[in-house]
Amino acid sequence: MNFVSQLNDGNGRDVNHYPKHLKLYNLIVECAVKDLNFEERKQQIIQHLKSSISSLESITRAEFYLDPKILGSLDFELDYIQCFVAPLKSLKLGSEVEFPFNTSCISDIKVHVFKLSNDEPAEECLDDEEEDSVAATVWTVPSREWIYLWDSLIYDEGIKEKLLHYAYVSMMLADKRIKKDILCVNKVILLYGPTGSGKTSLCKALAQKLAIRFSNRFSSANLVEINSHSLFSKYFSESGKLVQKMFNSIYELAENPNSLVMVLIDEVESLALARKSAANRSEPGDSIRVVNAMLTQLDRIKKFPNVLIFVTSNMTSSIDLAFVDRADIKQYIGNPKCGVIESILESCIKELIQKGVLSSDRAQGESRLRNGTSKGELYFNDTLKEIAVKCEGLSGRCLRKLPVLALVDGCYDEVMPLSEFFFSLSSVIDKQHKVQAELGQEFL
Ligand SMILES: Nc1ncnc2c1ncn2[C@@H]1O[C@H](COP(=O)(O)OP(=O)(O)OP(=O)(O)O)[C@@H](O)[C@H]1O
Repeated sequence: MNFVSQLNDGNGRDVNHYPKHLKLYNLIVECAVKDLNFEERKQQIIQHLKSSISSLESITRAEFYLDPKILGSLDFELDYIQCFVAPLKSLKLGSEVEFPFNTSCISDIKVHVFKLSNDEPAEECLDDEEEDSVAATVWTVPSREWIYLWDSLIYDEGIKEKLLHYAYVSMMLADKRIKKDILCVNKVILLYGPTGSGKTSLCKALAQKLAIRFSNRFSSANLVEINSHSLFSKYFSESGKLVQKMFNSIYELAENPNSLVMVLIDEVESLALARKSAANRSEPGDSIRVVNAMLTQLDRIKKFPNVLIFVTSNMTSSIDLAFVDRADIKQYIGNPKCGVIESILESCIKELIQKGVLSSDRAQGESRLRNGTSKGELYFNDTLKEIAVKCEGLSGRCLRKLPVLALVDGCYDEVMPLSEFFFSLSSVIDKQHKVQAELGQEFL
């Protein structure tokens, strides 16, 4: 019996009696299965995965998709299985881990087994006759569409994990019915920062992760994305009622205690701006009614222990203070810095190479330098660094578009050589900065 299986005997574990020099880690396993009747077999699958993973000697990457073959014969159909190594008492996934990672350092294996939803998002309309009346989009999570979303978002170390941990802890406290008079947990997370920095995507990725990490607690999970703009009815006095109507459908979801409900209010400043401009015109009309109705409903809905609220804003100066006050966590999500830019561009280039759109001079069998790096790799790394410096000030959204523009500019109808691609990318970046300077904002 190896170290891990001893620790996972189901009797709880005390890490203190292990040698002090031994660094211990948690292994978090996310396993999507295809079986229809997986709920009945969940515990069996969890045990099977725990013992299969325990018997592995080492793990080769910090964050990885496990090859199901190394888990031996499985009597259930896998969609995918992904593992995360997290140092004990730290949120930094994989950062202190050396690879290949010896599984004898694992103190605990947490397995989350779930099924991916293939459902299309449902739209909640406020008015059957109005085209623009989609008030909310309801996603069933974890969704197949968002499998790669979490990994695709790259931020300075720790931001994603901090938010995930906060959301996890506040939901856990709410679930334990912690007294509100003693501990203040609002379950509202506010993300603010420039446009295109990935705030909306990050909320969706968090919803997906939470649905997975709470899959043992909640049998279903939804993300309700509210379209703030739709709440202003052309019939002034109607708007308060529209908000009420929309929240009624959220209550219906939240009334099921086994369902996790996450609500996303995107670009909340549109509500606040409306309230401010109405106040300036001394017109206590529709907009004030909408915001007040929204705040009242938010306060009611967050009392449900199974509800979590995300709010995003592009303009810090215009966020209604009432929303800011309600948020426990206010996280700035800015434009990426050099290291992150490199990672984002590298992920785009890798995808293009893998799909045969770009030729990889990087991997070509040129002579190797003393440190084992090939000249191709050295050229790739150095050029990427130079390009990343040029990209400072651009948003994540813009960065993910630049490679496409570079392909268009490059005018290649066949496989484009990497060197040509870099050349084209560099000139596209110059153009982008010029456009931004002219328009005073980002338009790509
Ligand atoms: N840090 C990042 N890492 C990787 N991709 C990013 C990053 N930031 C933005 N992106 C890309 O930009 C896209 C758009 O981001 P998103 O719409 O979530 O931004 P936003 O901040 O909500 O923008 P807006 O305020 O204009 O709605 C994302 O789908 C993602 O592909």
